[in-house]
Amino acid sequence: MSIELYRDLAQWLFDRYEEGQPRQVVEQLLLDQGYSDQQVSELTDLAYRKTNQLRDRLDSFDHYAEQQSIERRKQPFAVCAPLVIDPGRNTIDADHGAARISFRSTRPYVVVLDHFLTDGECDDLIALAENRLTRALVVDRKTGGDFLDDRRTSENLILEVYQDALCRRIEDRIAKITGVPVEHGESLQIMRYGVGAEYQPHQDFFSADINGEAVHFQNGGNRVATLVMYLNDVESGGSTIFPHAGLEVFPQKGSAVYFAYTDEDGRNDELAFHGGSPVIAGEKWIASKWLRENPTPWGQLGLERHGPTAIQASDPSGSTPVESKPVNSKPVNSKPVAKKAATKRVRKKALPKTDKPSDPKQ
Ligand SMILES: O=C(O)CCC(=O)C(=O)O
Ligand SMILES: [Fe+2]
Repeated sequence: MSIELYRDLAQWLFDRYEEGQPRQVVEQLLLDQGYSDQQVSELTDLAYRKTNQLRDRLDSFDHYAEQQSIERRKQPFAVCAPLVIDPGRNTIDADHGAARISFRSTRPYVVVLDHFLTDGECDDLIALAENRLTRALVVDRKTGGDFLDDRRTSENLILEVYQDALCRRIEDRIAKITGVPVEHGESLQIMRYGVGAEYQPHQDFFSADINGEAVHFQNGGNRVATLVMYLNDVESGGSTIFPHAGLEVFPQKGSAVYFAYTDEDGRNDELAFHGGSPVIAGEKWIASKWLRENPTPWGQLGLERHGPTAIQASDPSGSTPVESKPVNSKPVNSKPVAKKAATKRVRKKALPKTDKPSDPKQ
């Protein structure tokens, strides 16, 4: 054949044939598209005289596409922000002692860490936020702004990166344990859920297909991982749920759940769909941190205002000195504060392509 028969062309020819279009009409359409007389004759021959051959070509195209898709699905989902875990140990050393790994799953990539915070740190974070909480907001999928939504009924306070010694200590710890530099973080957020309050299942990453979410890429790219730290024991309810994976993590004072949802090829993991289930009795306090691909305005601002980080993010052993959509803390339309050479440990190849979150995201 004097022309490469690519899939769309083969399908187009076959569809015209199936519609019962006269050969001359199809010939004219092809000529109008700029095909030569010889090409038109070969193509229409295939459709009208060798239709079985055309069918076979389409079948092989379909088979190839199916194989490709199976291969893609088989590829391991390697998260771009895995924790720095020494395979020989059940603990991760940090400034406050050791956090203990009590659960780990690879898809979704979830790690539960006990003793991530000390009791005193939990109490201090609660004290910092008490009386200063306002109703938590979610991202408007159209505009990228924030609004009140019944799907997220907690109250929150958004802190500033490194705003005081407590935050600095915890943010440095997060950087050290996750391997994601402080600059890549959004601000810590303290949240309180009263009885009945919940955060219905959602994805934390932003979708490139949704205008109001894609606008947030300008603040350090997409989110790649989340750390939720539990600040108190909840009497009943208030678990963090991963409904697509059938996982449920129960709050325990000082423990944390880390989940990463972007792989090295920029895919987002739909299994990371998660939420905070309603509190049935008591109250639930958490501190959460969203981590991004690149330095964020919040991270950079914190370092500018409150001094540089001492964490060398490339130190996986953690033994030597280390450096780590609160949309309503605003920088959506602001420029990053300073261009610093961030030490990146977030491994990624491309901006995540996203699935379709149908969810209330903040
Ligand atoms: O409350 C929880 O357990 C989950 C919180 C959450 O989904 C988030 O902060 O992104
Ligand atoms: Fe979330």
